[in-house]
Amino acid sequence: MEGMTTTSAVPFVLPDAAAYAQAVADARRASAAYYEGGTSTLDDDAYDRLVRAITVYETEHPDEVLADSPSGKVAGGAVEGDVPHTVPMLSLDNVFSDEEFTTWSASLERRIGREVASWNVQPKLDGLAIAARYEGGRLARLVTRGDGTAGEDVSHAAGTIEGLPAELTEPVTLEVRGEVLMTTAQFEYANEVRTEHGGDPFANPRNAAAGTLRAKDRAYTVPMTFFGYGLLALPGTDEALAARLAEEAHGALMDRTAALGINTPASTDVPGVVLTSVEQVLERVEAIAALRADLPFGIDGIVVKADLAADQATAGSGTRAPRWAVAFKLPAVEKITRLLAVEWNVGRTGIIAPRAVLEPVELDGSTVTYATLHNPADITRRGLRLGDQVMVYKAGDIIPRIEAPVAHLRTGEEQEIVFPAECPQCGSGIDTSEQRWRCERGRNCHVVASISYAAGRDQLDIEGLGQTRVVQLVEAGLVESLPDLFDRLTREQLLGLERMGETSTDNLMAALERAKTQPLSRVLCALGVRGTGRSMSRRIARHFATMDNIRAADAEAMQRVDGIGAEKAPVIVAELAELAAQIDRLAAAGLSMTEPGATPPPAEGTEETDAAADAGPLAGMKVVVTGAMTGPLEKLSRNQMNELIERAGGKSSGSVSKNTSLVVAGEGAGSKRAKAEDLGIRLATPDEFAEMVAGLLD
Ligand SMILES: NC(=O)c1ccc[n+]([C@@H]2O[C@H](COP(=O)([O-])OP(=O)(O)OC[C@H]3O[C@@H](n4cnc5c(N)ncnc54)[C@H](O)[C@@H]3O)[C@@H](O)[C@H]2O)c1
Ligand SMILES: [Zn+2]
Repeated sequence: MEGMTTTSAVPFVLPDAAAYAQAVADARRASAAYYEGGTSTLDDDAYDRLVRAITVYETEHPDEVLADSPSGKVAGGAVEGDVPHTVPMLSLDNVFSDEEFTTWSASLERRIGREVASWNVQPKLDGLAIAARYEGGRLARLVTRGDGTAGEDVSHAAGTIEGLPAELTEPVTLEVRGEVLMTTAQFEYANEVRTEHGGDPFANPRNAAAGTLRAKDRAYTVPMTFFGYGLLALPGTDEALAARLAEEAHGALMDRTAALGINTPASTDVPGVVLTSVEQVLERVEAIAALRADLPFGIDGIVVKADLAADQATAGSGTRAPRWAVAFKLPAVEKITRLLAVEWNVGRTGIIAPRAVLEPVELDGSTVTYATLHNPADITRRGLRLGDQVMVYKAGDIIPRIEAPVAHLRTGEEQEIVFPAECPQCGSGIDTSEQRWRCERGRNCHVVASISYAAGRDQLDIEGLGQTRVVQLVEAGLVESLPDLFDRLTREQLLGLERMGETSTDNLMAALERAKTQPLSRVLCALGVRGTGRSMSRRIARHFATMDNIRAADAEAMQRVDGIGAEKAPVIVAELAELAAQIDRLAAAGLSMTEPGATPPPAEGTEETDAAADAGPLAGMKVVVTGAMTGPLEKLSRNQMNELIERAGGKSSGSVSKNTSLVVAGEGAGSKRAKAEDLGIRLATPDEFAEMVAGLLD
């Protein structure tokens, strides 16, 4: 268990024997739940930290080790069984880094007294181990791993596991070992069926597989999937075959398994491969890790095995794990956190999409605060409530998603999630006839919202043009876009509207007239250019001084504006080009296209002297932020951090490379921090960074 030391961010220490005993009891309870019914109260990361603390305590107090301690045991010693295994079904030791793997492989080679001739590298499937016994080619018995020496009979599940046929392609007697799991699609289906039958949803696919495998006499069946990774003889196995199974390399056994009609990783994008050097193994590990987020099933690592039977035999096995194989663990992509709120956002076409607001949680190198919820039916299907502890999944660049609530962690304080009764953007009715809800105004919803925004206090500040009035104008077909207010809408039209008398009409006409005197920064802001808000609009207007200059700017020129980086600049330029017709009309209608007091930047060709972009404490630096920000930066979102970097003259970036100048690593920083250390890139804590940019923090 030495390897466990590197993944977990926050280690904890057990102060005394009572705390140790409590930890052992907690781990045992979690473990039993984890393997048996899928109702553990801990996510894997939390469980691993607990076991690590237990191990540390036991190393320091060897005479206090409790008999039911999970350390050194298959399944933490928490499960049992009554069907003996012919050969023990073991767990795997872990490594967490290239260095640890290299050390491990060297120690294996020392142990066997020769180089490992070839390695077999496979995905570590995130389900549970099962042994399938075939007699004369027919599936006779299914047994769980149990405590490693004996498992539980789960033959009732035969027929619900894809990839594990009732009959093999040959009438042989042997045992196939492998992983039973639920693919993402099977998991979704399982929870749908389960909640329909009044059950609580499973928190994640692994729990779902564990719970489903053991369940008997359910009113419904949900399919699972099997992947084989081992083939061995049984007492009744033909002698010649038994001899071959004992001699064949792992790769050959895998081919044989597939040829018998059993599903193996060979059917996936991450098939097992045989490689000859440690370098190749590490490359393959990285390649599989990179595919993780796109796989239709969960993996929690990569298993590396000595391929040759002779190497395996010489290495032998310990009580918990074989010595000839190891699990290269990948960072946790699932954690339990709290669902704080659900936001309803309206897209450009009027689609109303719910989004989960989460208590921030560090996952796969980034802080997750939002997760997709797709549509209201999705919320119902998952049985979510506000305040629920939820299992959140995030890997690579995918949008984080909620797997399901951890239902047995409910306190009773959870609240029903309230679905909006009217469009949260324009207040109109909602069309709920499809799975995806949509504002009855469709695309017009966006018109209402964008015109209301333009009329707002911080933009054109048009008194008397609140949301209700805008809805009225849009519904009457009088206004379709912002310029219509200024060059199309007439006094007569206004007078013709309900609840519009002479006075309010005149007041609104006067307010529209006043709006024309608002400075360029307000006009720009009113246009609602994506990626710009009030302060950015002000900065752009100040920098360029006139609308003509702004429109003439290409992405490079746009980047000279304080706070606009390489990512944002082209978006703004493209948006402005899209708005060209509207801007022309606004200018023609007499809206102000200059910023009072601003001087335009020097003409093209003259020496670039934009002080703001060239100077600044981070001038010329490429900065990456990872982990949780604390101290003065605590309230800043990742986006605000990036804006801060750009304001300080630097460039923000999402990934660490040799071109990175600085990595700001907060608490829980994971792979990015490690990479920075590898590459020898300068690191700063959030506090150190706050000091560097102190002048720019308000
Ligand atoms: N959340 C909890 O409460 C809780 C409780 C107990 C354990 N756990 C988690 O379970 C893990 C330990 O579980 P474990 O003892 O089952 O070991 P493990 O999952 O770390 O590794 C051993 C298992 O890997 C599986 N495996 C997948 N693909 C394989 C392949 N290609 N070749 C060989 N084996 C493959 C087998 O089932 C094997 O038994 C820990 O990471 C821990 O976080 C969590
Ligand atoms: Zn709407």
